[in-house]
Amino acid sequence: MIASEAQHPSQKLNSTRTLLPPALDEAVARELARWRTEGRMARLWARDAGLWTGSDEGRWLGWLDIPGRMQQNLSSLAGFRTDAQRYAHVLLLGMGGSSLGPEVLARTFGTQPGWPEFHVADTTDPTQVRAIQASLDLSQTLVILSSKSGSTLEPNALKAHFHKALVDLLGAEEAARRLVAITDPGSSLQRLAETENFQRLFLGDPEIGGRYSVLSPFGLVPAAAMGLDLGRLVGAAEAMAAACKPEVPAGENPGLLLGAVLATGLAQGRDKLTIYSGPGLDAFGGWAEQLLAESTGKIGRGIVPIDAKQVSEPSVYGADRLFVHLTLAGRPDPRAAAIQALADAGHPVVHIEVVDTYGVAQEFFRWEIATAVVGAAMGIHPFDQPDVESAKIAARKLTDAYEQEGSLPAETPFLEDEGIKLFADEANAAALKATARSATLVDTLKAHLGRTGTGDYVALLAFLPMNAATEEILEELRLAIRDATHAAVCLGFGPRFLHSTGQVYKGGANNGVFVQITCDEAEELPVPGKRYGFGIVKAAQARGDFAVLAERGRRALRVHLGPDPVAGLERLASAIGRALA
Ligand SMILES: O=P(O)(O)OC[C@H]1O[C@H](O)[C@H](O)[C@@H](O)[C@@H]1O
Repeated sequence: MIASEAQHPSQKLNSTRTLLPPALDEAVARELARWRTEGRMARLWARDAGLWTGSDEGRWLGWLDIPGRMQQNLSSLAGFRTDAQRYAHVLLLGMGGSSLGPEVLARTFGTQPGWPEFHVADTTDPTQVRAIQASLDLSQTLVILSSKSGSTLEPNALKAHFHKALVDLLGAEEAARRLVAITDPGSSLQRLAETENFQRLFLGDPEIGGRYSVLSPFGLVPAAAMGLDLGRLVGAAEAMAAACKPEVPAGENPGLLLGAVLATGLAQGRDKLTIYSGPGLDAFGGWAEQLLAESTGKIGRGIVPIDAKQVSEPSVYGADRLFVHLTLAGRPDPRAAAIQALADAGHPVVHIEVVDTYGVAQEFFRWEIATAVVGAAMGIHPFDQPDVESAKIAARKLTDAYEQEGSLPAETPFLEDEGIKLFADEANAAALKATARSATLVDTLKAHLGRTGTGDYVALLAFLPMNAATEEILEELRLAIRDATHAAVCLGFGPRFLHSTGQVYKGGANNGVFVQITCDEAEELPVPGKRYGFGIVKAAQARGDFAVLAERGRRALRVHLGPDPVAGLERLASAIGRALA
C-alpha cells in the first residue's frame, strides 16, 4: 500500500510506504474502510468524545487547529526572537511534553549560524545537572522555564538551581531578565513569572495536553529562540493537517494510515513499536515514545514504543513487533538494508521519508492524529496519563518525608554481591530467591531475565547520568539482552522516562520485565530553598516508580551500583553477560 505523495499548494508532503504481511495489510484495509464508511475522521475533527470514551476528550483537542492559529499569531513571537538572538546559549528547563518537542527541534536543526546554542535540562541527576551547567556560559544564557501545570517537581528544582546561579553571577535584577516562562493560564508558574518579573511570559492553550503541545507556544517559543523560520515550520504542520482532513480519502490520509497500521498491529498482538529515526532525525523517537506510551498505555493495554538504534537479524524479532523507519531526504540511513531485510522476512515496516528538516513539523502533526486514531480504535482516553501521576505521588511522599526527617526511609538489599546491591519488594524478592540457583548476583540476574517469556519486553530504567559513556554501555546491554531473550528491550533514563514511557510500563499490559538501575551520588547538589538535594529527589523518584511497579504486580528488580555509574555499569554488564551465557 502506498500513501499519498500529494503536493500541498506550498509544501511537499512527507511520503509513506507500508510493507505489511498480508494478514495485517488486509486488516488495515478493513480498518480504513470502517473509518471511511462510519465517517470517523469527520467525528475526530468535530471533537466528538464518543469516538473515544465519551468523557472529556473534546476538551483536549486544541492541537487539531493549533498550526493555523499559531500561523496567525507568529508576530507575537517576533520581539522575543530578536531578544533571544543576543544570547550565546538558551537553556530550557522542562519535562516530558515540555522538553521533548524542543529537543527534537534543537537536534534536527542544530545551531543556526548567528543564533544561540540550545540546551535542554530534563533531569534531577546531580552529575548531569553539573555537566549541563559546565556546557554553557551562564553569563550569556537565557533560561526558559517550560511547564504547563507549573507544578512539576523537576523544572521547579532546576529553576531554583539555575536562578540562584544567575543571581550569584549577575544580581537579582538581571537574573530575572534572563528568565522566560511558558505555561498554561492560571498556573502557579504564571504567578511566579509575574511576581518575580520574568523577562517574558508566554501562555499555552489549556485544551492541549503536554505531549500534543509542540506546535503550540511550548515548541514555537523555543523554536523562535533557535532562530528557526517559524512560518515555514508551522506551514509544514498546516500542510500535514490539510492532508489529514476528513475529505481526504482514507488510504491517502497520512495520519489515519499510520494510526490504522498501529491500531491494527496492536489488535493483532504487535504491541512493541520500534522507531528507527534516521540521521538528522535522531531525537524524534524520544518524542514519539512519549506521545504513544502516555496516550495508549493504560487500563492494561497499549503500545510499548522502543526508540531504537541497532537493527538485528530478522530472526531475533517475534510476532509482537512492528517497525517504523523515518529518514530525512538526502540523508541515507546506514541501517536501511538491515531494515529492508526485516520487511523481506515478513515483519511489518512503515517507511516515512521526511522531505526536509522543516518537514519534521509534518510528522509532529501526523503522529498526533495517528495516536488519536489508535486511542479511538482501542476505545480509551488518549489524552490523560493516570499512572504517571501515581509515581509522582509516591515520589512526593518520599521528598516530603525527607523535608521532615532529613533522610529517606532506610531500606535493605536482599542481596549484595560484586559491589552491587539488589533491592525488590517482598513478592519480587521471594520469587527471585526461589528461582535463582544460588544467592549470587549472576544467578539472580539470570533468574530475573529468565522471567521474560514470549511477547514480553525488558525495560532498563537507568536513574543514572545520561551521557555518552553510560549510553554506550546500556546500548550494549540492551543488544545482549535482546539477542539472548528475543524480547524487545526498552531503555529509559530516569526521571526523564517517568514522564513518557513510564505510563505504559505501569498502566499498560503486564508484559514487562523491569531492571531499574540506581547509583549513589558521588557529590550531592543542593536544591536552593529545600532540605533535599537533586540526588535525593532522583532517589525518591526511583523508589516511587519501583513502588508503583511493584504495586501493579510487575516483575521488577532494582540494581544499585556504587558511586561510580560507569564502573558500576561495567560490572553489571559483565554479570549480565555471564547470566545470559
Ligand atoms: O508541562 P508540565 O505540566 O510540567 O508537565 C510535564 C510532563 O509531566 C507529566 O509527566 C505528564 O505526564 C507529561 O505529559 C507532561 O508533559
